[in-house]
Order: sequence, then structure tokens, then C-alpha cells
Amino acid sequence: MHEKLKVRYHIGGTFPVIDREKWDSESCNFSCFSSYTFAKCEIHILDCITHSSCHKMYKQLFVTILFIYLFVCLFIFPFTPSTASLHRAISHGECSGDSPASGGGSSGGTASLSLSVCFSPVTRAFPVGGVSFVSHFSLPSLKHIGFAPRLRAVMLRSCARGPQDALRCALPAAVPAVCDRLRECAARIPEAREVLTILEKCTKQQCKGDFPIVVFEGLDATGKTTVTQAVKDALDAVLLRSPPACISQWRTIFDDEPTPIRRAFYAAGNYILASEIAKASTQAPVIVDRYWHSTAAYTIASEINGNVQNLPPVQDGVYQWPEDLLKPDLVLLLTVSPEERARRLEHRGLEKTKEEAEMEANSLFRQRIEESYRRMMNPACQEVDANPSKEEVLKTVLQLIKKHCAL
Ligand SMILES: Nc1ncnc2c1ncn2[C@@H]1O[C@H](COP(=O)(O)OP(=O)(O)O)[C@@H](O)[C@H]1O
Ligand SMILES: Nc1ccn([C@@H]2O[C@H](COP(=O)(O)OP(=O)(O)O)[C@@H](O)[C@H]2O)c(=O)n1
Repeated sequence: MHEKLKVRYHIGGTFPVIDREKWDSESCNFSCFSSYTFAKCEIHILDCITHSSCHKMYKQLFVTILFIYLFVCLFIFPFTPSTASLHRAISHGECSGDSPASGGGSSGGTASLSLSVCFSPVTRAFPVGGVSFVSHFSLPSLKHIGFAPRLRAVMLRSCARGPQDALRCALPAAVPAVCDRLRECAARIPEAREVLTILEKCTKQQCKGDFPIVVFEGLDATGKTTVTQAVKDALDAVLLRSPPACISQWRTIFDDEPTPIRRAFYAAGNYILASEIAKASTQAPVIVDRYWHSTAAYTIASEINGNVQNLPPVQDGVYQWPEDLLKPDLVLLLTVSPEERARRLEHRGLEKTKEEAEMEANSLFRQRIEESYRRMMNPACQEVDANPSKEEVLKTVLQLIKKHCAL
């Protein structure tokens, strides 16, 4: 009647989004993409259990998790200076073990238990951390223990569903959410108040004019600046870019902030830009260098770890265009091979952004951005092969614009 379930639960030095597939019963391999150090603790919950000790095990587990929660809330948030740099704190642990077949037919098979300790993304000034649990019990014998379903129900009630929820927090996809986020940090970052003031003035004028709106998206150095300028000249259009000029002087400030604040800045930029687009589209065609798809794709790619399979599934809500944001008529996604992009970056020779450096070091990050772009919906991106010469790319792009927009 003995079941052996070896559980090792580990919370790493940072609280990254854990790549679940990299966890095994022996160790936890955290793939960190965040450099913020938060806390370090390693907990070995239990080593060996028998049926009779299952009940005890869950209690022990629960108490341990409560302990972590209290430890984090009472000690780390208020006192640790690194709270200031904590912006994403999610950890996942999964544990499983094979149990030998047992007598009596009441148990056997594989025991698996998964735990998720999820902290909501935390802004510097207003930690909104909380711990919630998800627990799955697939060990047949556990069904007979009354405590397990009750515990599971309690855990699920307070459950935040892991990385996807963190993603939604990181990506404020409506004006009220953007305003709330900026308001939260305005006491510490005066520029947030300025952005908020501009945003509040802009959200009224969101109706587009009769001229088409064409957005260009793509990774850095795929040729957006080059082609948007050429299209502007060719169509006698208005060229706008995100974040818009009226707030771009504060960009470096927000780029150093934790994800939720940083993305709130870019999201606000899109809404502010929308009113400029609306106005300009009454006068001429509007060409836009980056818009919502950039904000979404970069957020998704940096909040999710590992390869593209870990991205939220196709059709997930995170790929939807925000309901309250002015839609463009056409979105063109410029793509180039990694080699060509590297050549162009080298040739351009500008200082690399943090994301650019990360992309170079991590080709999975680049793949996640591109795949997120491809999954965006309503409007979806139309892909353009931007490997050919500038003239050829311009020709292709103009043909697409003529085909899709009334020009
Ligand atoms: N089709 C192209 N073929 C070759 N080089 C290009 C092409 N388009 C752009 N470039 C060059 O690549 C570099 C990056 O282009 P840029 O327009 O600044 O990209 P982005 O705005 O997407 O970062 C620039 O030096 C530019 O001259
Ligand atoms: N609408 C936007 C525009 C930019 N961004 C962010 O800004 C970065 C790219 O800005 P950039 O100025 O380097 O763009 P390009 O010079 O490549 O056109 C992206 O990596 C995004 O993180 C965003 O999130 N949303």
C-alpha cells in the first residue's frame, strides 16, 4: 500500500514565468528572462508518502504554501529594496513520480500533483501580489480522500491561471486599464501623470476619416522606417509612428520600468496616436510605423518563455485588437531572414535596445515575437517578404495597399 511520491518544490532566485516543460520530478529548471532578483528559497516539501499520510501531506503542503505567502507579503514586499524592481513574479512547480502498483486495487498508477504559486505582476509603487494555487490530483486513490477535493476547490477558487493571467495584466488592452496603471505609478513617476493628461484629452476623437490607414509592423531593422518613408512620398500620405512624438521624450524613463508600467506607456501611446490617426485620415492616407500589434507581440513574447508552442493558443483573447482602439485598414508585417536582419543591424550600427540584445542572444524570443504577430486578429497582419531590395519591397507594398484600400 505504499506509494512513493517524490516532490521537490523550488522557488527560484527570480520569479520568472516558468517553462512548465522544463520541470521534472528531480529538479526545476527555471528559464529566467528577468534579471530582477527577488528572493531565494528552496523547499523540499516531502519525500515519501503513504496513503495514510496523504491527508497529512496536503495539510503540510497547504501550510508550506501559506508560509511562503506570508513570508513574501510580510517580509519581502515591505522591506526588500528589490521590491522596487519586481515586476513579474510567477513561479510554477510541477512534480510527479511513479508509484509502484499496489495491492487492494485502491491505488497505483502515476501520481501527479501540480502546484502553481502565482504572483500578479507588481508595479513598483503598488505591489498587488497575491498567491494562488492550482492543484490537480490524478492519483486515483486520492479521490477517496475527502480532504483532497475540498482543498482543490479552495485552491481553484482563488486561482489565477498562471502565465496567461500575468500576460493580461502586463498588457492593458483598454483605456480604463491603461489609465488605472498610469494613475497607480503617477506619484512615483511624474511623467505618468503627463501621459495620462494627454491620453484623457485624446480618447474622445477616435473616428476615422475617409482615407485609408496602413500600419507597418515587424522586428527591428526589417525596413519599416525605410519603407514607410517611401510609401509616404509615393502616396503623399501622412506618416505617424508609435509612440507618438508628444510622449516619446519620456520613452527612456518607461523603458526602465517594470513590464506593466512599460506596456501601459506604449498602450497609452497607441491610444494617443489613434486620435492623431483619426484626424489625419480626414486629410490624406495615413501610414503608421508600429501600432497595437507591436505592443501586443512584444509583450506576449517577453511574458512567455521557451519556444513558440508555449504561446497562448491561436484565437486566444490576447491576440484580439482592443475594442476601444481605432482600427487600421491594413497591417503589413515585414519579415526578413535572421541573417539579413543581422546584416542590416550591423550596417545601421545604432545602439542596440535591451530587447534587441535579448533577441540576438535568444532566437526563441525573436520567433515568439514573429509568431505573436502572425496570430494577431481583427485585423490580422499581412506578411510581406522584406528580404528583396528597397525598390522591390516598395513595389510589393504599394501593390498591396492599392489592392486592399480604395486608392
Ligand atoms: N529592402 C532593404 N534592403 C536592404 N537594406 C535595407 C532594406 N530596407 C532597409 N534597409 C536598411 O536596413 C537598415 C534598417 O532599416 P530600417 O528602415 O531602419 O528598419 P526598422 O525601421 O524596421 O528598424 C537600414 O540601414 C536600411 O537602410
Ligand atoms: N506601439 C508600440 C511601439 C513600440 N513598442 C516597443 O518599442 C520597441 C521598438 O521600438 P523602436 O523604436 O526600436 O522601433 P523601430 O526603430 O524598430 O521601428 C518594441 O520593442 C516595443 O517594445 C511597443 O511596445 N508598442
